[in-house]
Amino acid sequence: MASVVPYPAPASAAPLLQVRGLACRRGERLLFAGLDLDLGAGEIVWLRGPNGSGKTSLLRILAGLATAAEGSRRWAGDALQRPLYLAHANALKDDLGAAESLAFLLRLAGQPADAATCATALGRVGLARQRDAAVRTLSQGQRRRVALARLAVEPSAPVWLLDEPFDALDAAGIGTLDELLAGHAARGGAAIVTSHVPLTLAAPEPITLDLASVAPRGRPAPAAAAAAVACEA
Ligand SMILES: Nc1ncnc2c1ncn2[C@@H]1O[C@H](COP(=O)(O)OP(=O)(O)OP(=O)(O)O)[C@@H](O)[C@H]1O
Repeated sequence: MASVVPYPAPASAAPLLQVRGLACRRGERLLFAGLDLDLGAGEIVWLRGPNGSGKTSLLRILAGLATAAEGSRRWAGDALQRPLYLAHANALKDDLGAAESLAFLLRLAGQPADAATCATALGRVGLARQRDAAVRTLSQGQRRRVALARLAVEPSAPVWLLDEPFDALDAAGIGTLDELLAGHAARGGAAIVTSHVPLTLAAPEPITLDLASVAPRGRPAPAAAAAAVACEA
């Protein structure tokens, strides 16, 4: 594994992410409510739950891309420490080459995007030979690897929010992603990872968060007018 550069430690002993009383409503349906979570440095959370239970919705709320019905989330550190969110869709441009498409994603996220960085990151996910190949010519697993190459670029965010990142990966790809997660945790980072199968990561041992356990029972959905979430840096 490459040299380990630690993330800046939060000023206090506060967790990297603190969630309190979070609720999510989609249309008339309350998906979950009363969700509390403390995500500490070095922790990897396996976010599980049945189809439609709200895993993607939760990650989008945490990433600031959707609004919670109730509750609060607080990040340690300043605004520059916002999470790295990898959506289930790869968001690659079919007509661009793999390296160009990765550079586009990195630029959007404010990460380094020069040619050498992209080449190194693609090599890390086993795509050194495909770096100039048009995205449309890549297999699903190779496209997934291009998107995941963002995780091999430093500096990165201390918290990763990964929506079904193992989809379409073969055993070698799963091993590489496990290594990236383990390295991230070893640097003091943390991640929330959705998956329909248990994570294979051996260390650190993933913490399971089952959305079925925070499904609302007999609670009415919060009114639309109450749709507000307190977000503190
Ligand atoms: N834009 C939307 N408008 C209305 N309802 C939506 C929208 N997006 C998702 N939903 C609903 O919210 C619920 C939760 O969806 P979400 O994608 O968060 O679940 P999930 O746990 O990630 O599911 P899966 O395991 O299938 O990926 C689903 O019932 C879905 O139909």
